[in-house]
Amino acid sequence: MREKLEEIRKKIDEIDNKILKLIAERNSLAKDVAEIKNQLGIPINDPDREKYIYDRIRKLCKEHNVDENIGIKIFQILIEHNKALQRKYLEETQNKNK
Ligand SMILES: C=C(O[C@@H]1C=C(C(=O)O)C=C[C@H]1O)C(=O)O
Repeated sequence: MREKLEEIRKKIDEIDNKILKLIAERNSLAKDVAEIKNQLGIPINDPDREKYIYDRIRKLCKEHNVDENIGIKIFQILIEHNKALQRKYLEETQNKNK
């Protein structure tokens, strides 16, 4: 029985690896988004886009039988972090240009 637990934990670890890689990939796009927004002169925060994402996440949670509250909380963290990364990138870029 202990062996079965270890086998399941190994599967969880493998899934966690994939999740982290996807988070890293998602975060890596913040720089590109920030650059384009800076060139367009538009704000980092885009409530309409966020509403679209949250509506989509709610739908995906239903489709995949995932608690919507969990799904939304996870994407709130990802989105807020992405905006922080954009702000950080823009600040660093502006400091370099001074
Ligand atoms: C990445 C963007 O910037 C912000 C971050 C978002 C995200 O992490 O998905 C979505 C909307 C914006 O508030 C974007 O505008 O697409």
